[in-house]
Amino acid sequence: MTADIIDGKAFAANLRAKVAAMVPAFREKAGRAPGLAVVLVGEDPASQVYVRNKHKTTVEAGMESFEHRLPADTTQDALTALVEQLNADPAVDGILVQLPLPKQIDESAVLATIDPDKDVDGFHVVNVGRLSTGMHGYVPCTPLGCVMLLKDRLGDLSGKDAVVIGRSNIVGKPMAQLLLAENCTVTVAHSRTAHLPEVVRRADIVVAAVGRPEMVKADWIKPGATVIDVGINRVPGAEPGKTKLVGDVDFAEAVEVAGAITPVPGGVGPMTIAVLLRNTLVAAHRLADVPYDEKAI
Ligand SMILES: Nc1nc2c(c(=O)[nH]1)N[C@@H](CN(C=O)c1ccc(C(=O)N[C@@H](CCC(=O)O)C(=O)O)cc1)CN2
Ligand SMILES: [Mg+2]
Repeated sequence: MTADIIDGKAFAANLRAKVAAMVPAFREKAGRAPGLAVVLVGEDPASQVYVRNKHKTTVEAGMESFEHRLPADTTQDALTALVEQLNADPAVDGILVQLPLPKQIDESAVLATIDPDKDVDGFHVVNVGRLSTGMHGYVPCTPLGCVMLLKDRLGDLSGKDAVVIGRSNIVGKPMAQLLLAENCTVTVAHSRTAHLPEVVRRADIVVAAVGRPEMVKADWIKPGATVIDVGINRVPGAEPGKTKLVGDVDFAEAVEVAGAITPVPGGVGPMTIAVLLRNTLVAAHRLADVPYDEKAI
């Protein structure tokens, strides 16, 4: 058996096109474009690439992009002051502080400063609470993207056995909440889970978000299961001095057992920014009091 490859790159392109198609009607009604502010502190190379891509895709979708780049030695107070300024700016619907932050900054304190109604990353505790109690809020982009891919592949997820490997606030925990909301039976596994391969082998849906290169092996996977690989690990490549990206799943092995699988790159990764644009569009509608059909995207 060889798995179907879930093409997240194509799905994300389609999602961005749908967002872009809805922007003109919003502009017409609100008299302005949706606006996304992205804050980058420091010079982490991967973060610079992600922030550049966010700016490019935001503009391509017809939205306003406000990019703020701060030096690596920025103080907590300076960053908080910028977030407060963005909270008060009526042109800004979505605020995103790129993670990770330099070590002198208390990440949770900064995230707590973002207005929950502009928190398009869904990391504010108010949005975490809204998600876990089934209220409308903002859902973290990567897990929401994973659920979109799963529903596209499987349709109704009700009754499926899902195992999420990883318990981070950004992916593992919100992923588990979203799968619960879809009526899956959810197990959250992590680095201390006993008999991990056996636990994973029960799953119809495996979401790997543990940050360990190619950890999930073929014999961990139930034949025909749907495998969503959230890992983005840079490892030494075949040629000396070169690197390559791999996921948390050993793709070459798992593809022979799974029913469907996301590749790395080109699977979950591109969904993150596409969902960010979707969340920004939703935030703009809510803040400008323009009705939004939640089923639209
Ligand atoms: N405030 C936030 N910080 C971070 C988030 C986030 O959602 N909000 N997620 C990640 C980084 N990220 C976006 O910020 C992100 C990661 C990966 C990709 C992506 O398209 N990956 C590609 C491969 C890219 C490469 O070659 O390096 C893929 O998987 O195909 C987009 C966005 C952490 N920080
Ligand atoms: Mg973990």
